Amino acid sequence: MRSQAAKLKEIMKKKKAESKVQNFNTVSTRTIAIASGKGGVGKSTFTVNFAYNLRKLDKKVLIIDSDIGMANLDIMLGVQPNYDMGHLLREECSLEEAVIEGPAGIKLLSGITGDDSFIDIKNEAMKKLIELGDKIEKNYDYLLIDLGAGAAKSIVNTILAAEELILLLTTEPTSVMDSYSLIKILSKHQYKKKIKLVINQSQSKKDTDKTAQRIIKTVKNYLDLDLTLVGSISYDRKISEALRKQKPYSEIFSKRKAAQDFENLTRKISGEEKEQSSKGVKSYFYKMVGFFNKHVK
Ligand SMILES: Nc1ncnc2c1ncn2[C@@H]1O[C@H](COP(=O)(O)OP(=O)(O)OP(=O)(O)O)[C@@H](O)[C@H]1O
Repeated sequence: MRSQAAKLKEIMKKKKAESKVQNFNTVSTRTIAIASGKGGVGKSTFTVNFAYNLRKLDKKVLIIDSDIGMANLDIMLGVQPNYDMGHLLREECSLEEAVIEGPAGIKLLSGITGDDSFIDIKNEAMKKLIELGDKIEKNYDYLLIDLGAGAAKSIVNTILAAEELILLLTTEPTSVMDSYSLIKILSKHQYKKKIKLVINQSQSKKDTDKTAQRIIKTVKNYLDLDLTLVGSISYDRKISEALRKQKPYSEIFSKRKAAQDFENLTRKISGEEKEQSSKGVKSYFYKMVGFFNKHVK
């Protein structure tokens, strides 16, 4: 009898072959991981407001909250999920039940919570993961994955699997150092893609530019990787107020400077759509399945 891993490999091969015959002229789902070396720099704030501004551009957006143990997007969006991806993979709920709708039609799927979740994923669930990829591909323009801070294996694997990476940092030296450490780990895994840099909580253009140029140069010289500064988001204490109100800051403080920053960043990132390769979300799920598969062997 063939092993489950062999069967799974066959399913993945078949799915890949099927996807090759599809018309790739259409733009597929962009899969963007949102990471930071250090915690508390504003990943979730960025994710929510980026998603909100994408919705204003009429893009269909699904966020996966992968900040294991510290998931807080539901609070920020003022929604209460009853299920997470673990329930979905164990067939304890449907995709429709697991995905909940937040403000402006932003959709949220809570990631698997708990440290041992990787170990629990068996081959059947992997098949489900690929099916989930298919469904997401059909229904969304953007898949945003809000990661935890640091460089844990699950975080690195997710970044390696996603098509794009937005790295958030502040001008604080600890944030810059931790970002550099994360990029160094990625480079050890032969990561070659361009990394989009966003400087958050910016208080002066001079400091922001200096920080950006320094890390871009260091990463180029020592790790031979390309960081591109997409832009910065101004510091605004109203961001905390929006958090307390459980509403996207860009929705309730739309006239403020940082809201304009979010809008500009979103336009810039979404403007790159045509440059994107068309592998989309399926490639992300194939790779994630590959990582899980290695883990359970
Ligand atoms: N541009 C900003 N101006 C002022 N405060 C901000 C800004 N961005 C984020 N904050 C505040 O910083 C704090 C951390 O933000 P957030 O929770 O988004 O960070 P995070 O990187 O997702 O954190 P964690 O690593 O814990 O997941 C929050 O109190 C938030 O209101």
